[in-house]
Amino acid sequence: MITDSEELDTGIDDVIRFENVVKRYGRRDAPAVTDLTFSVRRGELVALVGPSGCGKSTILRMVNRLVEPTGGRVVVDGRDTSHVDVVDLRRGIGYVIQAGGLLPHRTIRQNVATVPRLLGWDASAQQRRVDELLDLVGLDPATYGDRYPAQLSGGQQQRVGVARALAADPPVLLMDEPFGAVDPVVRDRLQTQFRRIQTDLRKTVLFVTHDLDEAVRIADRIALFSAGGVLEQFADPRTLLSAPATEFVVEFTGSDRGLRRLAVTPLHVEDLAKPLVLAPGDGAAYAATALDVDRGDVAVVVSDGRVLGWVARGRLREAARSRDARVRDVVQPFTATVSVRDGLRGAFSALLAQDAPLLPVLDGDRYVGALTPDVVHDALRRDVDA
Ligand SMILES: Nc1ncnc2c1ncn2[C@@H]1O[C@H](COP(=O)(O)OP(=O)(O)OP(=O)(O)O)[C@@H](O)[C@H]1O
Repeated sequence: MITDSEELDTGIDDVIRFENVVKRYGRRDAPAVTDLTFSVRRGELVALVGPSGCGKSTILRMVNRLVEPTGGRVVVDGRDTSHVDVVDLRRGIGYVIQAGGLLPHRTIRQNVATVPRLLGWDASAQQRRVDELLDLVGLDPATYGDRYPAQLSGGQQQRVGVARALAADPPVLLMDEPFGAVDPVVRDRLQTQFRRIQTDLRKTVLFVTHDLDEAVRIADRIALFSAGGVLEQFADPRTLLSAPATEFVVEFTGSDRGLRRLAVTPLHVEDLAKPLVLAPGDGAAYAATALDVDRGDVAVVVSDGRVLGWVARGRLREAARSRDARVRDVVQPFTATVSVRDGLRGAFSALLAQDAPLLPVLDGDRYVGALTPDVVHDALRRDVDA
């Protein structure tokens, strides 16, 4: 154990800090990690991203001393880890690996209780904690608690792995490709679920992934590495995608950068299109003329602030041949709506999935404007220029 006098002065809220860290596995080997300096703030989720072999796992494993640095130092919670007893250090650090890393001959309950048992918790406290954690990760303790890992799906095992890492409530969580071994649909669900858990628990998380989209979805900041553990850029997802710092980042984030940015670009009411708004009782002839004056192809039909649907110029013109025709006779319902709180990605895919050339955007249930391909384009451009 170290004494208080050895406590190091950290940046105010840095929980994990790498200072000029170097790792060489063999004396003559090229460094797996080269002069790495970066830090993770309390409650932050940082994703370590980069191509295979660039040193991500090595970096992660230096935090809990599964790997020892060759040079520099790793500071956790103000303490140089090389001065801290390894058992003490690991007690405060949960570790999740691919495919859950569960012990095959122990039940789910026993797996989750591993650390509390080592810490000497009494049986009823262990039991309570296990139930609470299985609930947290969405597995019914009565159904799954007494099964063995092989009797669970890959995604379920993964969730047990997360529950086990959280069992002793460690302030820091290390996750090494935790969702790597499951199919994309399950992966998507696990990411969403983990993000929700993280919003509640606010652990300090270092998360290794080679999947940039996963990092963009779940990380507060992304550290992007090239071979030899060289840190190319450390930034929030939007900045990484809109202002890549090096040629390597440009290449790694690839030509899909624009699409990826959709996931992190918010909708702004002031950017929305304002097509002509008609009432259901408006006459078709009047509406057709108004649309001509507006130079639009479609209008949105709104009644008392609620969207009823849309009308296209062609249908209005046709309907206008009959003197009594009203807008309500030709209105077509939207098959989807978007909330102002949605990100552009969800909004854009909803736009692509329906027939209308625009999508109504709602604040609560009130219509506030429309999403069109031009709006998406302008929002992305603004993000680049910002
Ligand atoms: N125990 C070891 N002994 C020798 N070399 C090692 C050892 N572990 C890793 N390396 C080497 O260090 C480099 C970084 O490996 P590391 O596993 O940290 O990369 P990674 O980015 O996590 O890769 P991946 O995404 O493929 O898991 C690689 O060149 C690897 O071959």
